[in-house]
Amino acid sequence: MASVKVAVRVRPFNQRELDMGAKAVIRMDGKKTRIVNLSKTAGDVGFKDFTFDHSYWSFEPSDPDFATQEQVFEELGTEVVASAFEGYNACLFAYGQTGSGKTFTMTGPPDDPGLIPRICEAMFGKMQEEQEDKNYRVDVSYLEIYNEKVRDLLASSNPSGGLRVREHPRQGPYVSDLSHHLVTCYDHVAQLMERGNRARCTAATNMNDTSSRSHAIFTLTFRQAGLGAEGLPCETTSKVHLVDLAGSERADATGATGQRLKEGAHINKSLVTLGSVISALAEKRVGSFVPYRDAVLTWLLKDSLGGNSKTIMVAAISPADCNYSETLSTLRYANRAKNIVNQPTVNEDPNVRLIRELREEIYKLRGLLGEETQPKVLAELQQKEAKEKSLTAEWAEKWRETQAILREQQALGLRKAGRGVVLDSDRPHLVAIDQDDRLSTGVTLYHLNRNGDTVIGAAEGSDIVLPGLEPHHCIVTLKDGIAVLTPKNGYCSVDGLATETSSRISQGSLIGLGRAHVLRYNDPAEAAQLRKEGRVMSRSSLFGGSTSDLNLNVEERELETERRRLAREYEERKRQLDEERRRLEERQREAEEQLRLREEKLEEQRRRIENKKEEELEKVVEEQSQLRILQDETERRRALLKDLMDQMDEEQSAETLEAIQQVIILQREELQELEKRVVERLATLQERQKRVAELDAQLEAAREEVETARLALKERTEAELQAMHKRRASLSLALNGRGRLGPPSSDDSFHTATDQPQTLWPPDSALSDSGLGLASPGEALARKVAQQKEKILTALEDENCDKEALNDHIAHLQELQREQIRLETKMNGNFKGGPARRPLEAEVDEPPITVRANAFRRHSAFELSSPNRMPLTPVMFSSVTSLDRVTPLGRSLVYCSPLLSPASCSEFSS
Ligand SMILES: Nc1ncnc2c1ncn2[C@@H]1O[C@H](COP(=O)(O)OP(=O)(O)OP(=O)(O)O)[C@@H](O)[C@H]1O
Repeated sequence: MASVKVAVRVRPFNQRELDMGAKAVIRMDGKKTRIVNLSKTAGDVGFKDFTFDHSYWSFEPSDPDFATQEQVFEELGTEVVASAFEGYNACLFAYGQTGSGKTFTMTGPPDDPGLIPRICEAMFGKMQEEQEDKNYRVDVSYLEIYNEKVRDLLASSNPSGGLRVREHPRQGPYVSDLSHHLVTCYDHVAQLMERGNRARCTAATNMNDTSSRSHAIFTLTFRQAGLGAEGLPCETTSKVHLVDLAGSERADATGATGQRLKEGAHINKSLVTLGSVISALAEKRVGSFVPYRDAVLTWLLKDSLGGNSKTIMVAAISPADCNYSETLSTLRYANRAKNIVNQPTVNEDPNVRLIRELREEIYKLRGLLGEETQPKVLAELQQKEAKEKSLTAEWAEKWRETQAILREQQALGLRKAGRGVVLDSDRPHLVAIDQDDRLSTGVTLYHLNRNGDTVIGAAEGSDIVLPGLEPHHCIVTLKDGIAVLTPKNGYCSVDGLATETSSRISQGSLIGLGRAHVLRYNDPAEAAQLRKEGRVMSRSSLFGGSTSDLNLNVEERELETERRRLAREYEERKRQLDEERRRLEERQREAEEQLRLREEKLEEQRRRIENKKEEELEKVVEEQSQLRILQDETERRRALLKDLMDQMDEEQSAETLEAIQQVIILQREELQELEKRVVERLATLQERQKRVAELDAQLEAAREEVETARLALKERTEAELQAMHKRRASLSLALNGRGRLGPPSSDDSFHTATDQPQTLWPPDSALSDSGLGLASPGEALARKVAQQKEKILTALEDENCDKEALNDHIAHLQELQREQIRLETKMNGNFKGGPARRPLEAEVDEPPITVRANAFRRHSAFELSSPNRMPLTPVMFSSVTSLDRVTPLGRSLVYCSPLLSPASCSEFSS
């Protein structure tokens, strides 16, 4: 039993009262509120005194007894909080004439909040402190009663006739279809409060610029559960009503007419009924009728007035003499309310109460048992113990479920986005898209079980029960962040495509179940990752991305996802390399252009030198012929001189001798002259030859210079190409190391020579045999060659080897090897100015070598080499027809390259 607590609060003069020069008629002294008796007749005392639980003097802020919002909360609000935590219902309502300060006390301005915000904040603070031991669930509803109709202040729309009030046999009156909002923190409550206050009906009256024209009931439903001492379960649910009533008023004082007058009539009807209820309850007449149902307000507050609630009434009054009669009426009202006695009880969960009572009985029975065993008591004890145990287990299970639901609900969040409200969750979930039911307005969000299966079907007990589906329609498995849909007995589709096998679903996937249900899969972690990577997936891209996926099993899907990721990575790397290759080609083009100019200059220079040399050579030839003439003449003169000398020896006549001597002297002089000229000519010739040699040297130097420039360019190009090949190889290696990779695009060529657009790594050879791995074309071809050889060897081992097939194998091997040589030649002779290309045509056109004899059984190998050719991989086969020297002896084994010319083939016998 607990009486309704009553507090009176007087506000400061308002502007209107100040303007009127109003006089204060209220005094307060401790718990006593005194009103100057303005209607006193002879013999009346000067004051009418009322005593309440609290009298709050909020008239003059400078007064030392001034009651602040804080003080009012400390004395009233904390009691409400305590009642809720103890498991009691609580009600705090403000009553008073319009403009007397009810809203100020209950809600207050933002900078000086009133009781409702302070109570809510305190409740969440306390929950935070005690969270270790207990679990809490709080939901909020906010309604107003306007013109006797109930409106949901937190709903986007309300039915025109208002919401209906009903009465539950045990739980009492309630408003059907009123929205309840789960709240997890004070901020959330504050948002809802603000939203509701904005929706509340207010209007300006003579008494108050923003007069509340409705009764507002803000309700917190507070549920707490936990294990108490000795593992005793405890679970309570409290309802906390915080009520701001519309002002009681006189039509003449408020100046109300028309709509306001009608409002006033309804408001007064509610308040008159409230007064009647209070009077009836206060008089405590047994069996007297309490007219709760005469007004919606009293009906809804039935429990708070004389029922199961700890109730506090705050009577707000004006201090001014002009409001004397209203204030006196309020004080009388409040005074009567003091007499209402409620019967608050702890709202314990019925099962928990039963468990507690059973434990008490068990305790008593154990005491009764004493020393002697009394079979009847023992049987009763055992029965009660078993019941208590099963009830406790049942409750614990329910409690665990409740905790899970709470956690789930806490994962949910509502936030405003412009005019929209976003319902979000931080856990993977499915959102129902109700296509068939055009009247459905809510959004249903289903959380998936963490790291496990979520069964969807029509059967009771399924995790998600959806009507119209097969009993066990499908399962969604969530493991390590990957969700997989596995159809069981019903039709399932993912992104519009039917699936009968397990299919991975990812952020945004649309899941169709049966005919009517469509659910969208959301994975906040995956979505966040995609956002981080800057990948915006349109519905079509999601659709396109998963079309082929649907036929794959889970493992293949994972591989497919990995393959796509690697393919993207590969494409990116390839793009970078192509870019680099383009830059390299550009540089190469520039270098070639410079080289060409340099070559032209040098060529010009060489031509000039060569012309000079030609001229010099002509002169040398001229010189040489002149020299030869001189030398001939010199020889002739010498011979003549010798003849003359011989004649002188034979001649006796002095005269003739003298004449001969003179001729000889003359001839000698001429000979000397000739010899001198020969020497000079020889010197000139040597000079000219030296000049020619110099010109030759210059020519050689010019040639070398051009060659060096060409070589440098070639070397640099080759080095860059090598580096790029390495990078390319490392690219393919890296990708292979990480898993399978999809086929590169068909333009996956890679060459550096600007004037030779050959495809060095043709796309088909860049693929491994599986078509998934990525290897260099050379590697892929070598592998094919090795495989083909192996095939031939295996065929040869077979006694019943099919000759035709063997010939085909060999022919294919030859083809592969030709391809290998072509490829290697391309790679070696890829650059302009590089090594000369080999005359492949002759090799390619060689007649194919075929097996003529029967299969042979023993094989060994020796190396083949050809001086003119690149090293060749020896190919084994038994006998050949095109090579005469390779004899098809029964046990002869010959290794030979089919690309070698017959003359280059060797013969080997074992
Ligand atoms: N304790 C107080 N201290 C300072 N100002 C107050 C106090 N109480 C009320 N007021 C002021 O008085 C005016 C009227 O108060 P309020 O709106 O709370 O009245 P009300 O009783 O809710 O009126 P109505 O029934 O018309 O809604 C407001 O401007 C408010 O700020």
